[in-house]
Amino acid sequence: MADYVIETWDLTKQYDGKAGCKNITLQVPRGSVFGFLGQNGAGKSTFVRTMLGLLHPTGGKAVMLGHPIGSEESRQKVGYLPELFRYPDWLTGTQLLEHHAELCGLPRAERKTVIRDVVARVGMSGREKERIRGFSKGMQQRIGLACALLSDPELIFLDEPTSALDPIGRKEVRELIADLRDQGKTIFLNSHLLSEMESVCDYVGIIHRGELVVHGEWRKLSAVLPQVEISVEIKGQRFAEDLPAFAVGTELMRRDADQERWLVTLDQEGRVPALLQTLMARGAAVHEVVRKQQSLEEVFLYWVQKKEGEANVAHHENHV
Ligand SMILES: Nc1ncnc2c1ncn2[C@@H]1O[C@H](COP(=O)(O)OP(=O)(O)OP(=O)(O)O)[C@@H](O)[C@H]1O
Repeated sequence: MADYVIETWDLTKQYDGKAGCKNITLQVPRGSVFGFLGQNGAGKSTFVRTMLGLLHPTGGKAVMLGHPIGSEESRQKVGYLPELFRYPDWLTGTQLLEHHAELCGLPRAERKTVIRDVVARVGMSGREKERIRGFSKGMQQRIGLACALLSDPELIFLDEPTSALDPIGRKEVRELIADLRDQGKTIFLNSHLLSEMESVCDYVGIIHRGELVVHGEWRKLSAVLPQVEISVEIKGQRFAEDLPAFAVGTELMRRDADQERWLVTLDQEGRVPALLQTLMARGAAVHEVVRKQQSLEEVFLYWVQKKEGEANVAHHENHV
C-alpha cells in the first residue's frame, strides 16, 4: 500500500465563502519532494496553514502523518518555514534557535548539539552569534530553515524558501532539500518559481484560483503534450501543410539555406513513426528528430490555460 504523509479529501478553506482553497484532494508520498505550484493568490498558503491547524477547514477532511489535521499528533513531526517571516531582530541567531528549541520541547541537554548541527546544515556556521538585525534576507531565510529543522521533522513545509536568496543561496537550498529527501524526509514546497522547482521536485500539484488542477509525478505530467524538433530539407513544399491531424501544433524555429527546423506538438505519445512516414512519403529528407523535454513552466501553463478554457466554457454555458 502506498505510504502517504498527507492525504486530503475535498479539503476546503474559504474566507466568508470566498477565495482560499476549495475541494483539494491530493496525496503526498513519503520521502518525496512535492512542489505546490500556483500564481500569487492561488491558495497555496491557505492550504498549508489549514494543514498545520492554523486555519480551520470549512469543508472536507485531511490526514497528516496518520492523524487528522488539527490534532496535536498530526503536527508533532512537522517543520514549517513561513514565507518571509519576520523574527525578533534583537535576538542573535543562536538565541532564536534556543527559543524555538524550547518551544518544540527539545531536551535541554541536546539543544547545543542539535543547534550546531542545523546551523551547519543551512550554511550559517560562524554567523549564528550575530544579531538577526544585521542579517541579509537570505540569512534570515537560512535561520528560518534551521528553526524548521530543529525538531528533526518527518515532514517539512517550506513556503517560498528561496524567494529572497541569490543564485548561489538558491542552489544551496536545493541541495539541502535533496539531502533531506535522501534522509527519507518529505518536503512540501510552496512556490511560484517554476525553474527552481523543476530540478528539485518529484511530484507537483498545480493550484489555480483555489482549485487543484492536476497533481502527480511531474515528469509524467510533462508527457501530456509530446513535442519533437525536426530538421528537414524542404524541396519546394511547405512543411506545415497537410500534416496528419495528430500533429496538433507546428512552429517554425529556424530557417537555413537548405533546411528548416520545426517544433511539432503531437496529440499523444507514439506518433513519431507515423509523422516520419508522412514526411518521407512526401519526399522530405529528415536530418534530425529530437524529443523536446518540456519545462515545468510549460507544463504549468498548459494545465492552467486548460483550466481557464474550461472555466470560460462553463461561464458561457451558464449565461446562455
Ligand atoms: N485572511 C484572509 N481573508 C480573506 N481572504 C484571504 C485571506 N487570506 C488569503 N485570502 C485570499 O485567498 C486567496 C488565496 O490566498 P493565499 O495567500 O492562500 O494564496 P497563495 O497562493 O499563498 O499566494 P502567494 O503566492 O501570494 O502567497 C487570495 O485570493 C487571497 O486574497
